Amino acid sequence: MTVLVTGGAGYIGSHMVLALADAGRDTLVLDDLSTGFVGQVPDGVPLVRGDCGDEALLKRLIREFDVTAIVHFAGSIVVPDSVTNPLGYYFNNTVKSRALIAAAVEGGVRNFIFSSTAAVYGEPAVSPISETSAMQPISPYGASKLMTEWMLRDTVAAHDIRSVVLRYFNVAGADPQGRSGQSFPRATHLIKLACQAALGQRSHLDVFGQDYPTPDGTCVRDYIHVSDLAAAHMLALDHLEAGGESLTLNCGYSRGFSVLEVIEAVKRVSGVEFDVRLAPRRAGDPPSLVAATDLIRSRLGFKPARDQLDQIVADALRWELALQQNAQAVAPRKLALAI
Ligand SMILES: NC(=O)c1ccc[n+]([C@@H]2O[C@H](COP(=O)([O-])OP(=O)(O)OC[C@H]3O[C@@H](n4cnc5c(N)ncnc54)[C@H](O)[C@@H]3O)[C@@H](O)[C@H]2O)c1
Ligand SMILES: O=c1ccn([C@@H]2O[C@H](COP(=O)(O)OP(=O)(O)O[C@H]3O[C@H](CO)[C@@H](O)[C@H](O)[C@H]3O)[C@@H](O)[C@H]2O)c(=O)[nH]1
Repeated sequence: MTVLVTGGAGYIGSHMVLALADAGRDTLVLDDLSTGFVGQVPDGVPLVRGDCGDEALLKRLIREFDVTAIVHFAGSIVVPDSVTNPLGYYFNNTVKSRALIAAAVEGGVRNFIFSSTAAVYGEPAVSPISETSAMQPISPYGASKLMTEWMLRDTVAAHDIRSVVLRYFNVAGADPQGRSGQSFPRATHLIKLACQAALGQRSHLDVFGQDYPTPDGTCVRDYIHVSDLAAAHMLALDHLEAGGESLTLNCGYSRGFSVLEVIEAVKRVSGVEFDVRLAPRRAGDPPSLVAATDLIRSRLGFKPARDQLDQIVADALRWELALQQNAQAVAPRKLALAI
């Protein structure tokens, strides 16, 4: 009974792998390491470097490891990049997910959990956003994920497989025990970038747009702690393994913070005043995304454990500091080699 985690060397996937390891579950990670890191996968958990769209590899792994559940995190995640490279996003997120779903059906895997996103809703008219809100993505990223949701829905209707689709709002923070965090150096997430500015790794932070129809003119997002999100996945897995029906659920806390409020929190928690500059809007950004979360609470019994913004920021800051200290520790050796 192995759980296959695609993208398990990445930010969110690695926190799920930690949760599975903590629960004593047999786990296998499949990751192409395009944005993930070997070091994010805990010791003792096998990691296969490969593509989640490689159907032959998937069939072999499902058979050899007796895979009974798949948690599918692998994908491309940067909203503005999807605007400039739509075909790349449809390929990595949609076409390859089709191969993975096909291999799951053929290999007799009954339980499938999929990382979807608030970006499937586009610019919703009503807030907070419920799961039944209209789905009108405004970015190729959101559309690429919505198409995968549709493939899963139709596959569940036709075959002996059930799924939980989790629509994450904005994921942030790091493992409270300091075992993982957002490590990709070119990550574009607001809280990570603000932490880097607080630690002096960037000269300033840009605020993308101040003329949105929100209370302070900057975009509002529902930030969820990555450890709470991993816990939600464990509940989803328990639900499926107990024979529960297929579900589509928002993952957030039902409260939003503006870009300026997040920046204030990072300044408050770090005690550092960093330079903030006003910049034009970024392509593909909806003004406000806040989740209605009644469904995940009632269907899975989800209870947040780390939902304070300052807590999320403190964990993110600790992780960023650890990355900085590690980089400084290896820098002299690199220099010696260069000489
Ligand atoms: N970070 C967020 O706020 C957020 C919000 C909503 C949804 N999501 C979704 O959650 C999932 C994980 O996101 P993340 O923030 O951990 O990003 P990430 O980039 O850290 O993780 C993605 C992982 O997938 C791997 N990968 C990418 N393409 C692959 C492929 N074709 N085959 C095998 N491995 C591949 C990468 O190497 C990486 O380890 C993504 O599907 C993303 O769309 C993230
Ligand atoms: O330097 C920065 C970085 C971000 N922002 C703004 O901060 C907000 C949040 O941006 P970011 O942290 O990049 O997240 P999103 O673009 O909202 O997307 C995240 O959240 C989505 C769900 O809401 C997921 O689907 C995506 O994968 C994930 O990257 C947006 O309004 C950005 O314009 C800034 O103003 N300055």
